[in-house]
Amino acid sequence: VILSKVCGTDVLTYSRSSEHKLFYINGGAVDKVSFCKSLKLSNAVRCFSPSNLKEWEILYTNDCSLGIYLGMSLEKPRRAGRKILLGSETKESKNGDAGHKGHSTDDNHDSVSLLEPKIMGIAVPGMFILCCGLLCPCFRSKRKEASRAVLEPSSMDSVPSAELNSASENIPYRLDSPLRGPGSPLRMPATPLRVPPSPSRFSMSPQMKRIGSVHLNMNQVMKATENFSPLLQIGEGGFGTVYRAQLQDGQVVAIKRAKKEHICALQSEFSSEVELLAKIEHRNLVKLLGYVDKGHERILITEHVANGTLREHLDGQHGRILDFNQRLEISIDVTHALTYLHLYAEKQIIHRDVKSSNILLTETFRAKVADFGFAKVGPTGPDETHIVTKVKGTAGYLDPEYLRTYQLTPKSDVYSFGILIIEILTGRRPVELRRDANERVTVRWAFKHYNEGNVVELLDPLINEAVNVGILSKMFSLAFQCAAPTRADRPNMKQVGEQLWGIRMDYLKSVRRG
Ligand SMILES: Nc1ncnc2c1ncn2[C@@H]1O[C@H](COP(=O)(O)OP(=O)(O)OP(=O)(O)O)[C@@H](O)[C@H]1O
Repeated sequence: VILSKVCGTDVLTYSRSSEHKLFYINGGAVDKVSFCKSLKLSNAVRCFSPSNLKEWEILYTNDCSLGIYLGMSLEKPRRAGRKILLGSETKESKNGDAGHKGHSTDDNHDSVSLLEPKIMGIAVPGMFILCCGLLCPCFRSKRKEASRAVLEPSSMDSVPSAELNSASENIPYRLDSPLRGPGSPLRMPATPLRVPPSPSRFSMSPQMKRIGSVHLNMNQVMKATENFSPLLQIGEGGFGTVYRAQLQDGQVVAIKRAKKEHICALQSEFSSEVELLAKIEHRNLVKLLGYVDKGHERILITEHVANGTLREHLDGQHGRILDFNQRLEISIDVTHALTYLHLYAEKQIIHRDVKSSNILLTETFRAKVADFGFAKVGPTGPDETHIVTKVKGTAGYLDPEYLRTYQLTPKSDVYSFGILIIEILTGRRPVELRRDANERVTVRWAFKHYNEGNVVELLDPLINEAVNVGILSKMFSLAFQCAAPTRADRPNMKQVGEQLWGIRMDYLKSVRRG
């Protein structure tokens, strides 16, 4: 094996045969220690690509005793905890990154104004965020709201890079209620085979003309939800309360009603969800059927997905535990949904909140990605690689590069997806504060075991079947590629899907072999 790569200012070359291992920097032979030092210093992870990752990985971990992941952004122990930051309504400014072309977007009116941009740049780390999370009644009272983070890019020009780095070192992780115990891709034309919405079955309200197949006015919504009866309530999220409702023709739908107190703050989340959902149609995405936007009411009517969230299933809340095959199929469904959003939708859409509680399952365990409140249209110009926008998402799933640079690309969803695969395989939330310190950040814990060759120990103990080690290793390897600290090192969603199909083939063969 000969590996050679330009990394930073050096050309690093490594040659391995059955007898010898040789190390070179810029053509000169060096000893292993110097080579490994250089590999680490040159931030070599940035040099990897999925095609050569495996070989470099062997070198990196076996010969240099470094961890691809641990050697990078997770090296310093982070203070885990519930850290939430809400943005102000200040417009975003252009990012001064000359190396990349991007455009700045306006996310104003997205969220409750708590912090001035300048203060934010200085106070991003730790305590202040923590205090906001604890003191602000909106956050204290609603578990779901505390999960999401928003950071502004508007202060970037005035913030020294060291502070930005320290912000990125303090990725605000969220601990969900610990129910488990301790614990630029080619743009493709829009799909020509869009299924037209079925004919309207309800009286049209003036606000409803443009969208969906279900048209209800407020009175009809009240009737369908029995005046928003708590008995019909099926969930509560950052946006509002979700009800299960049966319409006059028998169709069962989910009705999501924005919380009154947050209507202004959530207006853009509502509009974003309506505008984006209206344009998409895919079997692995929750379909928007209609909406009401009148007076103080913001209501979304979506298809009802009957079998709860993926997170609930991982927590064992639905009785039967998901087997490995179901977990693999769910992962593949999510890649299909995200590939569609990134590559095949009319405009490129970045979801920004890919996580297990936003994956809904059907009765046959097919997955549908829900919750487009944070979704954003991707770069539109042919030369644009990213957009510059507030950081939004859920702690633990947030792309560290986006967090640090405010540059959003579809690769941020890829990062979240990597974290999601680890969650699906291990059953653990991205952050589990009740565990021992070395197990709290799940990706870090998993990578350590993976490096040591202990993948079987990573498998969710609730899975009651033997899974082929090679297949598990491939799944974890893919997850770590997706969750690489730098977006250039992550595959795109289509490639991820292709890799998962390959893994599925291997899995099916291994099952047949017994
Ligand atoms: N279309 C749907 N069909 C069935 N249940 C749903 C549907 N949409 C939401 N739910 C249920 O309602 C809950 C709340 O959903 P919602 O999207 O508002 O919040 P969330 O994604 O859980 O949290 P957050 O908005 O803070 O990220 C979900 O966890 C799920 O149990």
